[in-house]
Amino acid sequence: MEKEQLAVYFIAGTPNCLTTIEETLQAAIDGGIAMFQFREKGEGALTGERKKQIALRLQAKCKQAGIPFIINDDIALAIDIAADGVHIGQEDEPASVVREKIKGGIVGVSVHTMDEFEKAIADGADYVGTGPIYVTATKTDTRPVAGTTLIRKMKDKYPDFPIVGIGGITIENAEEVMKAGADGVSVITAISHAKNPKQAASQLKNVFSRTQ
Ligand SMILES: Cc1ncc(COP(=O)(O)OP(=O)(O)O)c(N)n1
Ligand SMILES: Cc1ncsc1CCOP(=O)(O)O
Ligand SMILES: [Mg+2]
Repeated sequence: MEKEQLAVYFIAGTPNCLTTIEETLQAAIDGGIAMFQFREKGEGALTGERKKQIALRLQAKCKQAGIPFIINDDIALAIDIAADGVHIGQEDEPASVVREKIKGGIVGVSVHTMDEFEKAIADGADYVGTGPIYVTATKTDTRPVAGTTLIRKMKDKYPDFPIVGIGGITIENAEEVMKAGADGVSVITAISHAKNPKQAASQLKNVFSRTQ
């Protein structure tokens, strides 16, 4: 994968969206997101066949837009529908095992320490996501708010390894995350709850462009 694909990395599931997830994703694509993660979690989340059917529709939109379609946690679904990749955390299947299963696809891993970061690289991760950088209401079972210190440390030691920040990132604070060395920002609420999701995606893209 290219680092540029992390610039504005939108994540959503049906429970996060104010209108339909298809409409929200289309607006985000029109605004310029470079990657999408289907994260179907939380109250009212779809499972089984209904989850798969939505995944297929979102995958088709991403394909048409030429952006990677990543699935959160559900490795079996990712393999079933030939998604472009998966994102896993420290509590999910081990990255080394997922790397084998996903073959040439994208594997993203959540990390919270330098040790987890170096292990993710050794296990064959293509990028890491780190956070929560700021306070978030979207995920309750997170590690403590971390700020941008770890991003700086990771970039100092591995300047070329793709890193994205996540958690509580907004149009207002995205610049701080980019300036710390992140290759992009990963957001749920900043786009999915925006009055105008297309504009929100476009503004995040502008923050990325002006910090390069
Ligand atoms: C890009 C990105 N970074 C981090 C996460 C969080 O993954 P995880 O810790 O496994 O938590 P869940 O998202 O599965 O609740 C992510 N999804 N994406
Ligand atoms: C999935 C995840 N992992 C760490 S924080 C978070 C939630 C990010 O959502 P938001 O952008 O709404 O804060
Ligand atoms: Mg996970």
